[in-house]
Amino acid sequence: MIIFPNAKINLGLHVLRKRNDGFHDIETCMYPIPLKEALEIIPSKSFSFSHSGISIPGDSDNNLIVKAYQLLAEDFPELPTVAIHLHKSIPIGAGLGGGSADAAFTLSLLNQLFSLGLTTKQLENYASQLGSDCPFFIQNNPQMAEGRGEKLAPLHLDLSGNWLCMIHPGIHIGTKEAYGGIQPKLSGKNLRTILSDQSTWKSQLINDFEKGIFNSHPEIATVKEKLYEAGAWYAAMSGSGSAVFGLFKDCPTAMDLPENYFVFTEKLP
Ligand SMILES: C[C@](O)(CO)[C@H](O)COP(=O)(O)OP(=O)(O)OC[C@H]1O[C@@H](n2ccc(N)nc2=O)[C@H](O)[C@@H]1O
Ligand SMILES: Nc1ncnc2c1ncn2[C@@H]1O[C@H](COP(=O)(O)OP(=O)(O)OP(=O)(O)O)[C@@H](O)[C@H]1O
Repeated sequence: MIIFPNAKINLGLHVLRKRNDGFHDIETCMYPIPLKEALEIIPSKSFSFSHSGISIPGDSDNNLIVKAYQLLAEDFPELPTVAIHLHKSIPIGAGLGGGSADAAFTLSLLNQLFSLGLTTKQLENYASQLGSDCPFFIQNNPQMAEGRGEKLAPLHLDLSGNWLCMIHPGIHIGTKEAYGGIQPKLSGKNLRTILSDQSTWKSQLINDFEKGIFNSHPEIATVKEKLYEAGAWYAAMSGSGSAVFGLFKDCPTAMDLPENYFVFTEKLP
């Protein structure tokens, strides 16, 4: 069976405090976007994992998809062996959660294919062992995320009909390094309150990673400026970067960008 793991964007991201376990408590809204890759899982005589498309750094044994399979195999010894293929299309080190989506979709598909009977809550618990962003992709609808990102709460936020323009300037930013460069601070205004009034987003909806990352990589700040110049009513960096997105009422006009930049433009469903 083939499924299509999608990316996410963060709408506001407050890094509140550093914890004793090395992670940070955050507050963010995660919103699914229709930038997708393809993941196929079929029963097979032996386990295999292959991938094509954008190249993935690191060993296949460390791929979150393989880890997701192994995590379930530990608790379900009778889990059949499978052949898995990923066609990677979501930029890596971009703050778009592609690897996390792959892991969560693998858990959900194995649960479905082999009737493991896992509930949404149980799948989210497995996902949280694979990464802080992973649980979000089990339900994969707009949600508030707290704790290290795994504590989820529903959020009524509908951006359908808006145009999304997502630009990745090709700079790989590691999540761990991005958190290492941030000075946590308690946020002033409640994120839910800000999100409830879109006319305040441009002045108040802030991603705490932007300041430091824009300082070290001014070209990422330039992308955000270009999105506003092109008519975005809101633009921001996603997660720990380096992807930047803009939201538009109408289809945005072409922007003057370096040729190697990855651009994804689509009307939100
Ligand atoms: C920036 C975001 O994408 C916002 O949604 C996420 O917080 C990142 O989540 P993620 O990629 O799933 O991150 P993980 O794989 O869990 O953690 C990678 C590393 O990032 C740091 N990390 C991650 C999440 C968090 N709340 N605090 C952290 O300090 C830790 O050093 C951790 O070792
Ligand atoms: N299926 C996968 N797709 C992409 N990267 C993966 C995958 N499995 C493991 N990884 C590892 O995760 C690293 C990318 O994670 P990183 O946090 O830097 O970027 P990201 O694209 O913002 O993803 P996320 O938001 O999911 O953390 C890669 O260097 C790669 O080694």
